[in-house]
Amino acid sequence: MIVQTAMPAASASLAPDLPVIEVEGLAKHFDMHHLGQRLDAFSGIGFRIMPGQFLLLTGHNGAGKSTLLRTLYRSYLPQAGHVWLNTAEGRIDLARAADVDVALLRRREIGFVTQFLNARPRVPAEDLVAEPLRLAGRPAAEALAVARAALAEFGVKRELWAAYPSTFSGGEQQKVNLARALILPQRLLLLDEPTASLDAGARAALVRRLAALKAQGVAMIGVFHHPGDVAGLIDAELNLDNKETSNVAK
Ligand SMILES: Nc1ncnc2c1ncn2[C@@H]1O[C@H](COP(=O)(O)OP(=O)(O)OP(=O)(O)O)[C@@H](O)[C@H]1O
Repeated sequence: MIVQTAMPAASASLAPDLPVIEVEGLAKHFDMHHLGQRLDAFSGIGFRIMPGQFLLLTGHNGAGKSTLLRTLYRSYLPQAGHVWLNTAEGRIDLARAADVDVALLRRREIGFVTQFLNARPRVPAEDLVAEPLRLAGRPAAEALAVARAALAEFGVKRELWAAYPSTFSGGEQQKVNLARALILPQRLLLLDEPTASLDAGARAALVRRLAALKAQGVAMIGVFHHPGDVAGLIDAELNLDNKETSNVAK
């Protein structure tokens, strides 16, 4: 059973025929000054994703998959191209947006899910998970109840809910991370190998949660070590080895 812990999707306010994201001619390289070299991570990337669509990124090790996700999240600035995002405030080019706008968009419109938890000293797991809801204005008691349901959904044992995640196992930390990252649906979700060290139960819970978000119109771009985990959700694949996008038959 999917525990309905989420607020309505941010994309509810967007016209369904507008793409969530349109990427044009995106290029990123790294200058390795100490070596006097330049490393091209990717160039000439273009695609568009509609509400509720799931794009799988594939390619060999070092093809640029994680770098592309980080560039879409604006952790990296691209050297060329556009990342048009249709938001509640209108169409914004993330490749050129001011840092302050990027910070706001990350709070309201774009989620980034990795396998790594940013555990903070003396912050219990349940508070860490509830925080995005509290910041979005949900009453504290309600946010806590939703956070506990999410922790249960991902299989974090009850004894750990009020404990500090810095002492948790790798898999337990990852489960707390997923519960937090997915508690507040955003218009666009970037997923960087979120299933890496999860047990079977948590992998299944994640897939159920992603399916529910997709049904609410959340667009997703993801890298998965085992794409079979999310096979039923994938609409298209972008292979960074040849930069070709192909639709996936259902
Ligand atoms: N901060 C950085 N500085 C310099 N080079 C970097 C940086 N980040 C990534 N790279 C390089 O960019 C290339 C793409 O890396 P990236 O991590 O995006 O690949 P990937 O497709 O995600 O690989 P994998 O499948 O192994 O996770 C690699 O050659 C990597 O060494």
